[in-house]
Amino acid sequence: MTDLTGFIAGLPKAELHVHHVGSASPRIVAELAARHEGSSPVPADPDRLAEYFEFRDFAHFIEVYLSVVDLIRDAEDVRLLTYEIGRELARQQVRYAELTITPYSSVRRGIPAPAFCEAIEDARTGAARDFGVNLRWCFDIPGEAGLVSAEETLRIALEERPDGLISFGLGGPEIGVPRPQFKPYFDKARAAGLHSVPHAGETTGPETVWDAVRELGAERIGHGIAAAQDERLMAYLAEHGIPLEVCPTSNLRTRAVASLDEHPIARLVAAGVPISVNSDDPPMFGTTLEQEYAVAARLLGLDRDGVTELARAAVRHSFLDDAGKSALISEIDAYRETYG
Ligand SMILES: O=c1[nH]cnc2c1ncn2[C@@H]1O[C@H](CO)[C@@H](O)[C@H]1O
Repeated sequence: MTDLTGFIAGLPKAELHVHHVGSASPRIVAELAARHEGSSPVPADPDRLAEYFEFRDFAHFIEVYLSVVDLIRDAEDVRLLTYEIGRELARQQVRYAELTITPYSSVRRGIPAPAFCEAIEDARTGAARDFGVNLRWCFDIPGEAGLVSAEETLRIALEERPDGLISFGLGGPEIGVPRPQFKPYFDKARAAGLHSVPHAGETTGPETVWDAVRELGAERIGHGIAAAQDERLMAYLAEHGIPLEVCPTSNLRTRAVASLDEHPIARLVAAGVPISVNSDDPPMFGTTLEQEYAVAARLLGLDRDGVTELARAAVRHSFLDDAGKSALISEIDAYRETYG
């Protein structure tokens, strides 16, 4: 372990872009796959699972992602998955996380919305009690499932309104899924007090990020790396303080970028765009939040002070209340000081 890796491991962190099912550990995936053997293409064996998680392109990634979603068949699966995510986040010294959850996918597969929400809330309470991690939810529309899924995601968000819900998102593919069609759903979600955090500019160009900002009222953008192709857009994001949730290894593994050295993170930072560093679907991409901090440190040339500032930025960009933000930033500062 290098000195910086050790420093990152102990650094108190906030995670703003991590998907629910995409965080299922190989152990949980194997357990579920074994339980449903014969009816799922997902291998239970860890080596074969690692191979299964090699993606040809983004569309292939989504196909594999949905096959793992298929393993989650009842509310107990949802509770266990969510609680175990809390454990893993806490292990990495994550104190606060906004988890992107797609209730539509589970409800469509037969888990009733109230049972689904009860399961994630039960896990949230348990994870806070047992691991000291504070979890919040972003309910996202799975773009490939169209407007029906937008309608249903909004309905679940507003009717169930679980206590941990703070934001409304849009995930899945961007190609063939224009953002503006989702405007009415984002308008209603925002009017009900939910923050707007769509994905955009992960697999398509800067125009999609403009759409997310202009049409969906994005307060933060999932990925958004295509902004680096548009100086005006970078200036706009910088001026309006609209942060990007950057997930470097994800972009490599879905082949959105050809290599980490070609990742635009440094260009975004140089243009003054606010960013946080996140893990997206860590076991599927063979990464962790700690590893993403190490990758960002390398690409941005950061030392201990630099990674400390990354951790602070994630807290500032989060939807924690002011008292929560101050407390976590103080904890980060104290850690930096004691580490020397
Ligand atoms: O990197 C990502 N980009 C977009 N969607 C993603 C990503 N990782 C996981 N999902 C998830 O893919 C599902 C299908 O739309 C959604 O559940 C979304 O949350």
